Amino acid sequence: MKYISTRGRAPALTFEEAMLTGLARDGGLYVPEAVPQFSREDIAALAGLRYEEVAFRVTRPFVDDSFTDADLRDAIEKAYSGFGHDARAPLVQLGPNHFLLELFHGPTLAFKDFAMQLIGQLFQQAMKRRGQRITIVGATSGDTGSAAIEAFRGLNNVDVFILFPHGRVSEVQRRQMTTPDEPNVHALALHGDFDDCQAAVKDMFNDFAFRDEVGLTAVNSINWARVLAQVVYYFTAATALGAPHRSVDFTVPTGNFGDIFAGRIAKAMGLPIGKLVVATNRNDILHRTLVTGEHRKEGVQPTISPSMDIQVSSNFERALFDAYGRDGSAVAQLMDELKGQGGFPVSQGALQALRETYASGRASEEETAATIRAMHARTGETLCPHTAVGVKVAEENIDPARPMITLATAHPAKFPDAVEAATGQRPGLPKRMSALYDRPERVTEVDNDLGRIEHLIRETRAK
Ligand SMILES: Cc1ncc(COP(=O)(O)O)c(C=O)c1O
Ligand SMILES: N[C@@H](CCOP(=O)(O)O)C(=O)O
Repeated sequence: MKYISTRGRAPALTFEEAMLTGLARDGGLYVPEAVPQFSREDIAALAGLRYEEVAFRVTRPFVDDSFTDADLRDAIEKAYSGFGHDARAPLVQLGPNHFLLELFHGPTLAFKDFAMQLIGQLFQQAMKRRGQRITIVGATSGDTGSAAIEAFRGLNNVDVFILFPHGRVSEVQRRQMTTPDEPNVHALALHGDFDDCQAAVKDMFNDFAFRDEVGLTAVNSINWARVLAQVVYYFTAATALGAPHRSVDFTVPTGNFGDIFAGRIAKAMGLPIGKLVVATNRNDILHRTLVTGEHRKEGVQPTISPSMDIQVSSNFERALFDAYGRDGSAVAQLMDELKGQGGFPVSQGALQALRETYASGRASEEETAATIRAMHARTGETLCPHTAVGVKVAEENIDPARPMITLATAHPAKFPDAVEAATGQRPGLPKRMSALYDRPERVTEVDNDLGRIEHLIRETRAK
């Protein structure tokens, strides 16, 4: 299995190389050269298996001989052993044809743990073999950062720097990043929005001298291994509801497009998915693109679903690569236009291809709050605001012929203010996290200045 760049001008890599490389050296994102195919029998055989076994069977063909079967199994077992639910990703019924896929039972209470816990294990194996030391620099709107810190804290061959937008994450999210006391963890509060944080990370990758000097590595969904780990729960959910004998739809609260792109990969592997519905908050660039054909960023607006306050949606590049017939130079040109002119028109052919795979919708702030309130009253389920965006959009897209599965991407207790404002009840953190509010915080404020951030990283990381 080889991985190629969406911009067509970087060397093809193995799974392990792509995982350790992160952003391709031409600025693109790695994708598999060809997606492995599962037959109906392969898919039927997954029904009822443990999550870990499904994870092994789904990821195995992508991982090639970078990891032995035994090493991959070991990584998967360790990755999910700390989850607070035996099913790992349980399904809960919301209505006659509507299900929630709860992805918040991992250590940091968001779906990011599914991938981050696994890549944490795979990185450790690969670094041990190679005797390498690395510097992880990640951008977060709240959840990736805490999941990355949890997966890599305390390791002596890794420094973790997480850039988050100052004042734009919830208090729980901030404390999850600023209270770990391991010396290899560094929380950086950037004066800017998430797009600025992510642009800074990509600019660091494109500064080859810096990148090579510090051994820069990505744990955002820039990293293909992150996306791959998220493919697994599409299979567990769909087979639990009758796949491959019937198809299912998914609605995905979307920001950086990694989670929904994992669904697209599951579909390309043969999983019978009807619609993949992109659900956005008022930062609705992806919904606007699918409706109008114009991909144009506006300023990031703060919302009660802050993890989705994103306009430059990194993985949309992977979707464009497919929609433009895997033409790397066309994608490189579009990305230049996005950076230089703030957007671009999607060609008619590409738009049609995107619409064949993705539907979309948006939820305003009021609609998000109303959905939290209504679901709480109607079903007793407490939704986090991101999940509520998904549920609102899913309800507009339910086809009576197929079950709709909405991804519940975070635990409501990560966003207690928004949930309390909507329901009158304040969701509590699990007991194991009760000290979060008492521990001292450690954070460095930084301006949105690449040179200064690189200088800080150079000076702070262990040599
Ligand atoms: C809670 C939550 N929901 C949804 C999303 C959107 O996921 P993606 O960026 O993969 O589209 C994020 C962040 O990415 C998130 O943290
Ligand atoms: N919502 C994310 C943004 C980064 O997404 P990623 O999947 O590319 O890591 C977050 O919570 O940080």
